[in-house]
This record gives sequence, C-alpha cells and structure tokens, in this order.
Amino acid sequence: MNGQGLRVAVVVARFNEFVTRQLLNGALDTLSRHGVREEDIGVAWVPGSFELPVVAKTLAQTGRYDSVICLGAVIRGETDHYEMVAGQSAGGIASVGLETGVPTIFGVLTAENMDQAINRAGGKSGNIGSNSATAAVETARLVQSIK
Ligand SMILES: O=c1[nH]c(NC[C@H](O)[C@H](O)[C@H](O)CO)c([N+](=O)[O-])c(=O)[nH]1
Repeated sequence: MNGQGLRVAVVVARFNEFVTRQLLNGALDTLSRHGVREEDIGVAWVPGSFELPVVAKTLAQTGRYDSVICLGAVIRGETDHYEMVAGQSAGGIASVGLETGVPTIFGVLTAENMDQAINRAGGKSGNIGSNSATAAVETARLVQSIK
C-alpha cells in the first residue's frame, strides 16, 4: 500500500508509557515503511486511554488528517476501573470515526497483565501499534477511493 501523501495523526496515552512508547515506535516505523512522510505525521500525548477519543475527535475535525490512530495500554488492576477505561475508550474511538468520517483506528491494547501487554507491544505476539498503522493506511486509501 502506498502511504505517500497521506497525513496521519497518532494520539498516544502516557499511562503505562513503558508499553505505549513501544506501540508508538511500531506505528511510526510501519507508517514510514508504507511511505508516509515524517512531516505528514502528527503525534499527541494524552494522560490515559480515557482521553484518547476527545483528542482524536479534535484532530479529525481539523480536516488536516486522512486518518487518526489511537494508541493505549489498559492493563487489568485490582479494581474494575480497567473495564470502564477500556470500554469507554473503545466506544469513544469508534464514535469519532463514525461522527467525523475520518478513519479512526483502535490501537488500545487490553491485557490481563504486563507480560501480555509487552508481548503485544513488540514481543512475540507482534505490535498492535504496527498493525494499527497498516489499518490506518489501508482504510484511509479505501475511504479516498470511495469519495
Ligand atoms: O490508559 C490507561 N489509563 C488508565 N487509567 C487512566 C484513565 O485513562 C484516565 O486518564 C483517568 O481516569 C483520568 O481521566 C488505566 N487504568 O487506570 O487501569 C490503564 O490501564 N490504562
């Protein structure tokens, strides 16, 4: 897929930064491999995954981006906070894409523990950030071809 000329925003949560920084690295590396120019990529950090949707929507509404990638890591703790954050983050991110028409990619890793998270952030199970970048390029090009 040729990503040349695509403008992509990446919103990344700082919570569990040890993991989310690896997701970001995977996404940026894959965007580059698809030909997306560095100057066409915007990165915004938010406190946690719960804040991903509002910043993603703001970026999508600027009209400056062909796709918005949301990256986070929600890891189960002792409380049910995990369910709330994961659920609201997923629902909010889906709404951004539907409300704005800008492909908004769900790259929020949900894991039972840190080992699972690390395995999906560049470990033996791949990198959710990289997968999200590929989805962003493909979906942006598809939406462009339909319009
Ligand atoms: O991105 C995450 N945010 C988390 N909480 C913070 C949340 O996203 C908001 O930043 C916070 O609630 C303030 O709105 C997490 N947990 O609490 O478990 C988590 O695992 N991952």
